[in-house]
Amino acid sequence: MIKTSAITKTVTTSQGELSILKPISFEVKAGESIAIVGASGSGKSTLLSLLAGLDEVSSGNIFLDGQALHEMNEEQRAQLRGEKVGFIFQSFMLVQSLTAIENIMLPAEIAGLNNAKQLGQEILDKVGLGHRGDHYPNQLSGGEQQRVAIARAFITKPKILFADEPTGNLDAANSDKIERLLFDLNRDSHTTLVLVTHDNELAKHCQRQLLMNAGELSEVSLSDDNTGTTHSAVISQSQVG
Ligand SMILES: Nc1ncnc2c1ncn2[C@@H]1O[C@H](COP(=O)(O)OP(=O)(O)OP(=O)(O)O)[C@@H](O)[C@H]1O
Repeated sequence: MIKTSAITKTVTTSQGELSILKPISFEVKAGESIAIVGASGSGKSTLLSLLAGLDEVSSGNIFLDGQALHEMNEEQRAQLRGEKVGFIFQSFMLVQSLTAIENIMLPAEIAGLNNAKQLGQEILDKVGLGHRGDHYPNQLSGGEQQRVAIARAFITKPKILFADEPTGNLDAANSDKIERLLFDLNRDSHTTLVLVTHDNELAKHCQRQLLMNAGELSEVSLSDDNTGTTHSAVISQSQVG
């Protein structure tokens, strides 16, 4: 489903070349749920953007559902994203000139679904904002905007859902609600989940945890009590794939 081989990301800054990701190789099976955890600034969001085809690798290969993402141009990546990928951004990225329901309907309309409005209302109800559909993003709180962004990513039941801190702005009750929705989607639609999160509870519900540390990725071996404190195989540095 997702296979990377020695992917790196380097950016040019005023101080010179900055290596954000060391060579990273790993695989995610179809239908798996993965949490990427690690300190702020370690490279989690950068990795997620590369996997979702929102950014280009500096070197290495990424195959998404068997398709060579690293060989595609932006237009081809956008098409692949539209067909298979849902993305929940840390900063929501809602279209400010559209209402909540219009934001949510957008991917369904692009995908050509003719019942976008009905689907949009159903998913808005599920995230607890059924009565706020005609509100614009600037009329919603941070947590409400996050739930709209989540609903937008859910509407097409994507094959792969990437989420950057999906519960980052939510209170405990809403975090629970979103966690249930994420894992319902994973179970019912067989959607692969790749979540970047500082939320321990959410990470513990995932089948696997990967730890990002200064641009290197390692697999967390989950102990019986699921505390995930030991690190097993190092999967950076081209050892896999
Ligand atoms: N375009 C860029 N130019 C310069 N530095 C960058 C760029 N993109 C990312 N970085 C740096 O790369 C590092 C990793 O960033 P990234 O956003 O991936 O971290 P993160 O683990 O997701 O952090 P957080 O948990 O705080 O969201 C950071 O030090 C960031 O400042």
